[in-house]
Amino acid sequence: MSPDDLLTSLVPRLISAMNFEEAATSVLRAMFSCVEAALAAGPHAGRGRLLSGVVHFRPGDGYQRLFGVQLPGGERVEELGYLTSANVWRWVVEHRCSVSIDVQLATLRLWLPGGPIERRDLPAAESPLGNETRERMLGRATSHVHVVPLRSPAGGVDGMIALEASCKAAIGQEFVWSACHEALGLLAAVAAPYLGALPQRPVQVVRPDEFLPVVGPSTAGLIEMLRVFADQEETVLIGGPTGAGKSRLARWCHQQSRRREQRFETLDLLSVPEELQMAELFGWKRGAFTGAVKDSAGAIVRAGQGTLFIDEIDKLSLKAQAGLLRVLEERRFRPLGDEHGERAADVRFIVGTNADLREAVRAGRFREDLYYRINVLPVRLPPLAERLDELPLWADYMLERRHQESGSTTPVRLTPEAVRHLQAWSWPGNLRQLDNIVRRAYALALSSSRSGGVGAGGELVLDARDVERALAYEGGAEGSSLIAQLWRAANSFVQEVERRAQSDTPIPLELCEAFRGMVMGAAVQLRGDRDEAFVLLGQQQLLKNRNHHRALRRELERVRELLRLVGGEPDMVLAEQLEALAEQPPGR
Ligand SMILES: Nc1ncnc2c1ncn2[C@@H]1O[C@H](COP(=O)(O)OP(=O)(O)OP(=O)(O)O)[C@@H](O)[C@H]1O
Repeated sequence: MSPDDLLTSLVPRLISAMNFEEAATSVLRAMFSCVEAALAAGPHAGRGRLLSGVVHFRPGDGYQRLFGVQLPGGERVEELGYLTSANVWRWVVEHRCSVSIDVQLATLRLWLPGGPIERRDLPAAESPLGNETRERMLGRATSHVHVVPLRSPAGGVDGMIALEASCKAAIGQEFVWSACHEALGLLAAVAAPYLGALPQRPVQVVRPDEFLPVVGPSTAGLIEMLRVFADQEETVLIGGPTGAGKSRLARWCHQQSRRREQRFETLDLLSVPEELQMAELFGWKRGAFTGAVKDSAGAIVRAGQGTLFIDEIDKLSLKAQAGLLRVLEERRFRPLGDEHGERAADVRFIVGTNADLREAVRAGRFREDLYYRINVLPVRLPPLAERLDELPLWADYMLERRHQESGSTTPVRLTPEAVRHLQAWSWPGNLRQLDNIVRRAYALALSSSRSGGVGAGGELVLDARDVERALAYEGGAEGSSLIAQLWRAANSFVQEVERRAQSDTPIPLELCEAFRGMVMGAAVQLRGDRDEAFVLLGQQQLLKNRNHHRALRRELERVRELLRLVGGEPDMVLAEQLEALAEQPPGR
């Protein structure tokens, strides 16, 4: 089939594709036909064959889809043992062109618009394949790889399609790519918008286990992909906000990998001062620095042949970045103060961050070469607010776990209303915050004097009120709706009223109006001018009558009264601010 015929038959398939996988299969099949035609007509006819094709879709900073087809047979590859072309990403992104690799010689050809450029004798840092990658490719007889970019509508690169072929006779030659690279580029260009727009095929959900107790519909695809990544030797980069579960996911990856019998070690850079990072990573010899009274193994040695999870990788100092880069490239390191003790590192790395590493590279805080070395298999764990479908499962799991910790064997549950309350929250602290809230609601339910806490058969039931009270303790919940924040403030107030009523120091209802005074005070502070604050709050009438300063004073008096009743140390600051506001001359 000519390239034109291939395109003509590909387009209707792309149009009718229901999901990413269908579109990916169609474009890969078209590409296979294209390469096979070039192979049949070329000098390597009968000596070379195509092995596989993989579509990598990784817009921004994380993989979103991945799909492979293996030949012969053309079935979906369940165990993608050959994800290795991910290393070529850097070349494709930087040069925005197709790239061919001679695996045996580790040389590379860039198909630039002005004509191809050969790159030979590349230093290790620039090699398109890591050593392990190359070994594994050779292990499955891959001699040549061709990678085509998937361009985004904005002109960037959203992904790539990698084709692997085997032809020993062509080692050191350009194989068949010169005959078909243009047609392959055209097929990729036509397919790219479909691949970017189509949803993922519903995935066979990974079964939850003790390391990953919840896998809901919104993360099933990500987890499925991570299961594939887990079994690679390449570095996995787990991005995502704090408390989303990155460390736990790293442990799960380790459990899925062939290193599962070995150790899993964590190095959290947030808790290591910059000057000690090298020592913590590589270990030290006695006398290497002041205070090094005996030899000590670093995290790499402790992890042995297992997995080392480095959390908050963005906090790594530039000096330690250079050391880590060397370990990743050469698999060798030297403990501090040990001039002759170079050691081999056989550890698998997983790194975590909640920072934008590309931004850190741009700002010069993170080495670009290290970024590409650790960005081979990136995934982004979404915040809890983006996977609320999972929230009920997580809440049940966390509640059950808390209940078991207390040694109870009776049933425990959240009412549907309580779950709805949890789902209405914004969860800036993600799973960590959910765990805290569930624990707090559990404690409140237990200590509650209401008879509703423990139901028939000794069942402990957490209802909406327990959840509400637990949530009310969360101060400054940035991101949650205004109404939710006001509601929590009201809850805190009522709880305080309740507490004081018991100790015979009640708060009368009028003092609720102190809130009005606080709003006015805040507005005056924001605008820096009393008149403007009144306009802002729609009180022009008071302003016209020139008695707004009296109104403000009256409101502030209520706040002061409340402060006198409940005030503590921090409230003194507020008291002083109010004093200053009240003394502000009218009209200013
Ligand atoms: N797989 C899990 N099983 C049980 N609890 C979990 C799991 N994942 C997350 N959690 C809960 O969320 C909390 C935070 O998880 P984790 O430490 O993995 O998040 P993180 O994204 O690494 O956070 P940070 O970026 O702050 O280090 C845990 O302490 C636990 O309460």
